[in-house]
Amino acid sequence: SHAWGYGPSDGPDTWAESFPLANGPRQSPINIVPKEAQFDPSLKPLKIKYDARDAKGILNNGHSFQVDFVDDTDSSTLTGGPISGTYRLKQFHFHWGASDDRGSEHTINGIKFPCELHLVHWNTKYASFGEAADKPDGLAVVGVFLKIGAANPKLQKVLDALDAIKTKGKQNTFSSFDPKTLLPGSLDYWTYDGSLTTPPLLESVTWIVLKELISVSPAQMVKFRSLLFTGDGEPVCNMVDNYRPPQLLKGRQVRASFK
Ligand SMILES: CN[C@H]1CN(c2cccc(OC)c2)S(=O)(=O)c2sc(S(N)(=O)=O)cc21
Ligand SMILES: [Zn+2]
Repeated sequence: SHAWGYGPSDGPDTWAESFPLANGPRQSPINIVPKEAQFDPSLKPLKIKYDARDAKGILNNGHSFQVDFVDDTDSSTLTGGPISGTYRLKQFHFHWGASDDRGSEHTINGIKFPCELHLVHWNTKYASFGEAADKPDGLAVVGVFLKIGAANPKLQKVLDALDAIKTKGKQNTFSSFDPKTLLPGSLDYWTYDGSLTTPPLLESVTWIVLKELISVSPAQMVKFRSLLFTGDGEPVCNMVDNYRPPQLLKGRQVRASFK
């Protein structure tokens, strides 16, 4: 398999060697310039319905950590917004920096945030996540920026679970958690056609990036940075700066759901 990461020898600038899509026409993330986003009155409000009982487990995958959901029924779904049909929640994960001045993948007017949450959904017009993953309308990811401020109590249950999954490959059960509690009050969003921000960089993602931020405290950011990219017995490498920088827009339009 293709070993990729975020270091000098396997990081984003090297990905095109094994994943030619890296230079494709609809790569993510991007820099969002709100003044250049076009308000689209035909965009519907986002409809997000999650069931806390679908939370299944939490995994250190060596690139980030993810909370996985049971996705064999329509109990946790995303509808409305720029998408048609029903997309099921599969997992959520984060990207973050070694310090509070960086870490997000999308940027706003060139501003980086310390962390970015991604909620990954797949289109149920396809039989499974694996079927959907490489289709142009296969995935929809909701992105939420985290900004340094007061401690966010809604994050605490996730952060408290990290001690048990410090190293690559470790996983644990993670139950009864409703990720809707992580979302900001407003679901105003920007949307554009993009890709996975990690290999295999598939151009299958409708991105939905929320305008309103959620808070995270410096101490909570230290918890994210306590994870390791490396597995048990390997030389220690802190899981930090696991973000891809913004990619070329290549003529794409970013639409806004709000004025
Ligand atoms: C390692 N990270 C990815 C893993 N996945 C994936 C997707 C499709 C195919 C596949 O292997 C064939 C794996 S994933 O769908 O869970 C996502 S979503 C995502 S992001 N940052 O754009 O939101 C990155 C990844
Ligand atoms: Zn992501």
